[in-house]
Amino acid sequence: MQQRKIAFIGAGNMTRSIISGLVANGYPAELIMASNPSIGKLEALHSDFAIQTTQDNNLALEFAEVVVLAVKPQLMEQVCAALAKHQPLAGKLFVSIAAGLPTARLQQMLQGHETIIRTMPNTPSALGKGMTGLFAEPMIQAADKQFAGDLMAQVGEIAWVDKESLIDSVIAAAGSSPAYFFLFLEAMQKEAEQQGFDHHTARLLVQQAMLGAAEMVCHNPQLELSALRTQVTSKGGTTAKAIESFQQQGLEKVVATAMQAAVKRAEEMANLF
Ligand SMILES: NC(=O)C1=CN([C@@H]2O[C@H](COP(=O)(O)OP(=O)(O)OC[C@H]3O[C@@H](n4cnc5c(N)ncnc54)[C@H](OP(=O)(O)O)[C@@H]3O)[C@@H](O)[C@H]2O)C=CC1
Ligand SMILES: O=C(O)[C@@H]1CCC=N1
Repeated sequence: MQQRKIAFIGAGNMTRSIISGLVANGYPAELIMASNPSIGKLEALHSDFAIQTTQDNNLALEFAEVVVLAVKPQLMEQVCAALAKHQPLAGKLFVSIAAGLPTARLQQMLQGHETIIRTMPNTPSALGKGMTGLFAEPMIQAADKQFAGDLMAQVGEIAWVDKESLIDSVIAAAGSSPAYFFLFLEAMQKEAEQQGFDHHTARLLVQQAMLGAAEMVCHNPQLELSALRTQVTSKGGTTAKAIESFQQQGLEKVVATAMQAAVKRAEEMANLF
């Protein structure tokens, strides 16, 4: 990928994931800076990845050709206002990873600066298994789009969307969804414990089943998910009874309603912050 100076504003979980991917793929550490109010995360980033760090967002801005906005949505307005006040932003590419904040709102927060690309990654990025959706307004230059895509591709797969509202659907399907899977596994672990396993063994049983199932999905792209399910479901057997129970209790509707709730919250956040 092209090399540009990147500053991360906010050095939390997502920033750490992306930086670890960048450095692991050979991006020069001296071209990366992270800014954060508390020192602990910065010290860890410096010692683990030899990147530059600062507690001063303005210094990070001065350093950067690309600014990754990685603070919580509710802090974004104050952080952007301070950046825009500090120095002219012209010539810098901004990449936001924040949920719920549309490009138009980010442009407003950055006092009219237009060169902004929205992305929506997820926490498996920390293992290089992330999924990131990206959106750019038509006026964004191809080189900037290429850079933002390459940046997020360091930590997993990417998918561009051509309608900004679809970023909220990326949140529902990929940004938030690791938590759905964890919830499902928590419930399975709990029931396995009820049925007699200790906590550790119950976790091993469900996590290994999940890992194997996830790999089967990824290694068989030609097979529909329903076909993989059918392979497990012997006629008149145990799986059929469990699946029937899920279906009778409306699993599909439960999932659809939860994903719609995630989209709705993202839409609300656009007005709240
Ligand atoms: N977690 C997830 O699964 C995903 C999160 N996102 C988005 O990523 C963004 C970051 O989330 P995540 O990494 O999980 O959150 P974290 O809370 O881990 O990181 C946010 C960081 O911002 C720092 N911060 C607070 N105030 C400032 C400031 N004024 N200037 C600079 N940094 C500041 C915090 O520092 P301190 O701790 O010292 O206060 C913290 O380290 C959010 O906008 C979220 O919507 C997107 C996709 C997935
Ligand atoms: O829960 C959230 O708002 C963020 C965005 C996607 C995952 N975590």
